Amino acid sequence: EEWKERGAAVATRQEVDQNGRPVSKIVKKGVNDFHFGRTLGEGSYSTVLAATDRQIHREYAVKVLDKRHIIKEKKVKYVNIEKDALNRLTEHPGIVRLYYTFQDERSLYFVLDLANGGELLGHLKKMGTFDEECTRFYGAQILDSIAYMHSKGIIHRDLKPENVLLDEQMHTKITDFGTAKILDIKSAGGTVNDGSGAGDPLDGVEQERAVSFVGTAEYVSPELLTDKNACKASDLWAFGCILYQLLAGRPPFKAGNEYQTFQKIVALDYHFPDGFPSVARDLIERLLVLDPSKRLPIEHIKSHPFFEGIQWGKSLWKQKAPRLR
Ligand SMILES: Nc1ncnc2c1ncn2[C@@H]1O[C@H](COP(=O)(O)OP(=O)(O)OP(=O)(O)O)[C@@H](O)[C@H]1O
Ligand SMILES: O=C(O)[C@@H]1CCC(=O)N(CCc2ccc(Cl)cc2)[C@H]1c1ccccc1Cl
Repeated sequence: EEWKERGAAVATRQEVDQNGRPVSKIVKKGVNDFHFGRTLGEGSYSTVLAATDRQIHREYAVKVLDKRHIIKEKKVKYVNIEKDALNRLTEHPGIVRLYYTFQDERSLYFVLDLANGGELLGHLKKMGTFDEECTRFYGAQILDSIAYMHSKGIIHRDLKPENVLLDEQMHTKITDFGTAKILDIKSAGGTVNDGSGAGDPLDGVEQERAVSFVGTAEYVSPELLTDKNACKASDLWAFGCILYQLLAGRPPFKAGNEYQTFQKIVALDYHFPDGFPSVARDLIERLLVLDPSKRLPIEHIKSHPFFEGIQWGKSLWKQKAPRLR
């Protein structure tokens, strides 16, 4: 009930103009426009609540950030990066959409798509491992979303099953863009330029490099550990780790502590369990490559035999998710 006492605030509604550039339309949305419900989860600096828009009776996930805590923990720039990244990623079903942001004296509010199917990590833990059909479907949805992010000049930098949420239809919604890298306009380009330099020779080079952030140990790419630079291909390394983990039930690089995990990554010290499907193994071996420019580019991943039968594009997001087995 305490949410009620907060005043309404000016909110910006994120839309894109006729040239596809994100524009913030000023709409009067505030705390009092929503009825807050159950807590969906807690982050280090946030609480995520289910909330219903009183006018249109639509349910959202509202991420509430405590200003004092963010300032104390020096996380203000992450708040701005999350907002700016999400404002550029408004046209893809596989990415949690940001509808409004508003604030009151104590908190910041992000009104987001509600993904109430939980985290992919939770489903994987429950199943142990996914079969090939499920891995193919979820891998394809995640890859399609990565391709879109990269085409908008966004590197996620912390892709992992925990950050892949599921919606009502058990389709994926990637979240957690606070640690993303937003490349400048020139590198974003319209085509899917995955920065591996597979396109024109200068692709990998002209890319602006990200600095000084390391993701989650098990999914960190070797280039982030050796020369502190992330590029779009760093997300493809994490994608390879996720595919491995869906089929094997554990990530490829995992040791007793973070330092030992890092040692395994830079030494490419991992093995496939007996019986690991060979077509998937071939794809993963072309993603878990130390040199980012030698990782399979997105368009080649899409045409790899492992994804045979996948209809890329809109139909991938219209079809029924396979029952988890
Ligand atoms: N759009 C959403 N729909 C449903 N649940 C969500 C949504 N966004 C986040 N959650 C859940 O709320 C919890 C907190 O998410 P949040 O992104 O605020 O923090 P986090 O990124 O998980 O934690 P940290 O900030 O420490 O990285 C998570 O368990 C997540 O599963
Ligand atoms: O960038 C914006 O859209 C506005 C601009 C005006 C404004 O004051 N804010 C909040 C800035 C801010 C960021 C972090 C803290 Cl801890 C406090 C204030 C921004 C904001 C409002 C609501 C939610 C997020 C943000 Cl960054």
